Amino acid sequence: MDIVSHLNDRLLFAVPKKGRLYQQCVDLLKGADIKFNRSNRLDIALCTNLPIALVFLPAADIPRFVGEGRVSLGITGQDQVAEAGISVDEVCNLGFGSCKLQVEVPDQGQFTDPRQLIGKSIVTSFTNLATDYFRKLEAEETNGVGADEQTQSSKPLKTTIKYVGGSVEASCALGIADAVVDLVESGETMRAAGLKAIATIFETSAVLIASQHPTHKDLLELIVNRIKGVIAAGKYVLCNYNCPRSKLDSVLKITPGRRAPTISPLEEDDWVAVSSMVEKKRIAEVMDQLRNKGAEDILVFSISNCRV
Ligand SMILES: Nc1ncnc2c1ncn2[C@@H]1O[C@H](COP(=O)(O)OP(=O)(O)OP(=O)(O)O)[C@@H](O)[C@H]1O
Ligand SMILES: O=P(O)(O)OC[C@H]1O[C@H](OP(=O)(O)OP(=O)(O)O)[C@H](O)[C@@H]1O
Repeated sequence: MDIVSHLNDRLLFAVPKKGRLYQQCVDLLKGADIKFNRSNRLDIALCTNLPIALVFLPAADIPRFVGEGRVSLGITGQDQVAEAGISVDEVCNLGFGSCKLQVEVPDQGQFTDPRQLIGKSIVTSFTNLATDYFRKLEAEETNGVGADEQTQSSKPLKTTIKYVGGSVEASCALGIADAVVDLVESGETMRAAGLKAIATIFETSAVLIASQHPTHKDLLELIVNRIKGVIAAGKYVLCNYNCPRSKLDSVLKITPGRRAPTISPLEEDDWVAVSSMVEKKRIAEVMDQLRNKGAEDILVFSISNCRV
């Protein structure tokens, strides 16, 4: 099939083609019932149940395609959006791909403060964010905190910022950098390379982004709602319990719900059943508190999908 001629009538949705965000994106699409068959080596896949075409692109390029082209939706990291410096709408945080962009130096070396790196060589895949960071640092060193950024941006940077596309952490050992600016999640890669973090430049998670001039607006809204539903379903559980009406005020403070809890009368006089969405990460603590305040028969159900 000539895929390209089938693209005109479809909403284009950009997804990372590999790397840290890939598998969670595929799972998210599955949860949103966006079905597709991806042929070997082809970076475009037509959805089989909706007029969408998925375009598989490097995470770093997705902000540009969404911000400037015909691609209406995309998934990438907030770090990539900030680095690209392109205007897109950040629709929702997807709750995965969380890590920090940090300044890393050799752990046995002389550097302990990022200001000591002014005038040195820094290697990174995030040259724009690193340049902004060191420009601000240099301005503060010269003029004190809160220095006029506009005046400073016209001055040449004393610190040298060099680009590499991957394996950034090898740069110090290989003699091309005094320090690196790289992403850190567990810190394992950094430690294995004999580095330590001395400053955080940016905190990031994966986000759903939309073009400011999207096509297929109704379909876009449908996809966004489905994706928000999958995210909410993963984040919340449904907590049901019974309690005497006299204790309702105090238990409802523990489970106020996303909007409001559902309260139904029980056959037994002065007892009610409460049903409420609770954040999954808080559920054990919530169950303990409910029990202490007089709730009984506390049951927790996972939510397989929802619309919020
Ligand atoms: N260790 C990590 N933990 C969580 N999220 C990460 C991690 N590393 C990167 N990310 C997120 O994933 C995005 C893509 O990074 P990744 O390193 O996977 O990119 P890539 O260069 O496209 O893939 P690869 O490294 O396989 O070549 C980053 O911009 C960041 O938002
Ligand atoms: O703190 P950690 O949990 O060890 O994760 C951090 C590593 O993950 C990312 O790289 P990735 O492995 O995706 O490959 P890359 O270096 O080729 O970008 C990042 O660039 C770090 O190197």
